[in-house]
Amino acid sequence: MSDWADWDHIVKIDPDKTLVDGETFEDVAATGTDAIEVGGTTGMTEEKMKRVVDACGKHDIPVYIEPSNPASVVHSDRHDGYLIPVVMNAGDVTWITGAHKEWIRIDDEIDWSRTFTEAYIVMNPDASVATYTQANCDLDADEVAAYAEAAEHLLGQDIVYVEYSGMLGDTEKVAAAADILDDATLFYGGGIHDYESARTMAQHADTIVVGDLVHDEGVDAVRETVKGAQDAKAEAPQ
Ligand SMILES: CC(C)=CCC/C(C)=C/CC/C(C)=C/CC/C(C)=C/COP(=O)(O)OP(=O)(O)O
Ligand SMILES: O=P(O)(O)OC[C@@H](O)CO
Ligand SMILES: [Mg+2]
Repeated sequence: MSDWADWDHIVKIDPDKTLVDGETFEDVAATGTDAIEVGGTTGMTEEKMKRVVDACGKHDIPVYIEPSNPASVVHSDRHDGYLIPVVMNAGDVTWITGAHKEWIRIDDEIDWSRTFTEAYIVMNPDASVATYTQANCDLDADEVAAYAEAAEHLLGQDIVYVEYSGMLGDTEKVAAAADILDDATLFYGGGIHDYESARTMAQHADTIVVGDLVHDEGVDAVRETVKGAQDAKAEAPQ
């Protein structure tokens, strides 16, 4: 079974951002979250990635890197694996297969046994990731569901990621993706900032991803979102 099948909650650390004053990666690992993903769109370098992976990898929690370009991939025994995005609704094929081809061409240390893909559906047109990938975010619930179905059944993706980075998403669209998936795991990320928003999104998605909150508000706020996710699962086991 894949690691993520058991995850209710992920903290995503952006190596280009700092933690709240006085907080450490050990505190982040102790929030009760199930895993740490390390990735961001803007300002990513191998050096920043390595610094965060080294710091997070010391704690007893799965750590996966999520590179936004081939140059930010780091190899180390400190992390558990690599989650490589493929953007279903990208306007530029670079973000579907192009960057992947280049990465494979230039990197001779790829460990396929620890490398997996995430099929992103990018939904917030104002997020850097939308600009970066030239995503068409103007999608209704039917289209989101169809992208999710294509990801699972045509492209064989194990993870579908509805990405509202920076804003809380439309639950109807998240639910549409959830309903259509058979075995793939649904990640939801974007705008989760408290117990209630976490619980609501976790009622639809298998796993919620909390990003900016850890940088802006800190670990106490993150702990509330962990509770929200766990309560949603306890109410309606999936
Ligand atoms: C082939 C390799 C190794 C890399 C390419 C991987 C791809 C397709 C990247 C596309 C962009 C993407 C989906 C990045 C994942 C990380 C992510 C979505 C971060 C959140 O981005 P924002 O919140 O918009 O950005 P900032 O917080 O940096 O402003
Ligand atoms: O930063 P937020 O809005 O929590 O989004 C989380 C994650 O989906 C970003 O890739
Ligand atoms: Mg962000």
